Amino acid sequence: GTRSPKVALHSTLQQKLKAFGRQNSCTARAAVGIFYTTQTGNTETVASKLAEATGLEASDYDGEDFSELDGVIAGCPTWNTGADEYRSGTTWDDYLDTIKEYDLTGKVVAVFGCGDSQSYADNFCDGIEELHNAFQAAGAKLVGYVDESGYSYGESKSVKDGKFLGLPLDEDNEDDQTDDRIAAWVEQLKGEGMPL
Ligand SMILES: Cc1cc2nc3c(=O)[nH]c(=O)nc-3n(C[C@H](O)[C@H](O)[C@H](O)COP(=O)(O)O)c2cc1C
Repeated sequence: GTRSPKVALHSTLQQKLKAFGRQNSCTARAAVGIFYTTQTGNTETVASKLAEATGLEASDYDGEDFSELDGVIAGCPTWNTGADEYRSGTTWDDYLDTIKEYDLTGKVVAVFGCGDSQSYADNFCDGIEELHNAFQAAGAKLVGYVDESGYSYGESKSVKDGKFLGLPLDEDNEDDQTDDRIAAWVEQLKGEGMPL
């Protein structure tokens, strides 16, 4: 009858409008995801604070491929003390090699981590560097490095040229500083191109 051509035209028009919307980023809000892993809840707690500060949602990482996102904020604890590889002791470790193979060119990524700067002073937040390097190998633009001067610790694999390669948080000893550290970091991320 006469109805089916109308429907076909209509859906073609809809597809064109959708494609147009995708091409014009000014009409579509950029998508940023916060992903964390945790053993005892600290990284989840700070991810929730980051979500509150950015208006985003925080998800427990479970192998997502980030293909639909413009930006990623990724957080891990450090449990495998002193380990060269698979330092977080959480789900990230199962996917680091997979993430390195992704093409995340054009995406902006920032890493945060939870650690204990007193009891594990010589491996403070070692997990940050490993997560950072996986996203860097995938071609992402890494932002959100933090000067080490605000922390007292011994050694960290996550410090290069005086900066942590992401935001270290210490819920065991310095949780009173977490809110301020997050607020400052979110402002820093905005200034460095994270589409928040
Ligand atoms: C057995 C054990 C090993 C740990 N190793 C480290 C470490 O190497 N570096 C570090 O910064 N923190 C280390 N921590 C501290 C945890 O990373 C810290 O408590 C963190 O907040 C835990 O995060 P989660 O609750 O999200 O798992 C360790 C803690 C335990 C109990």
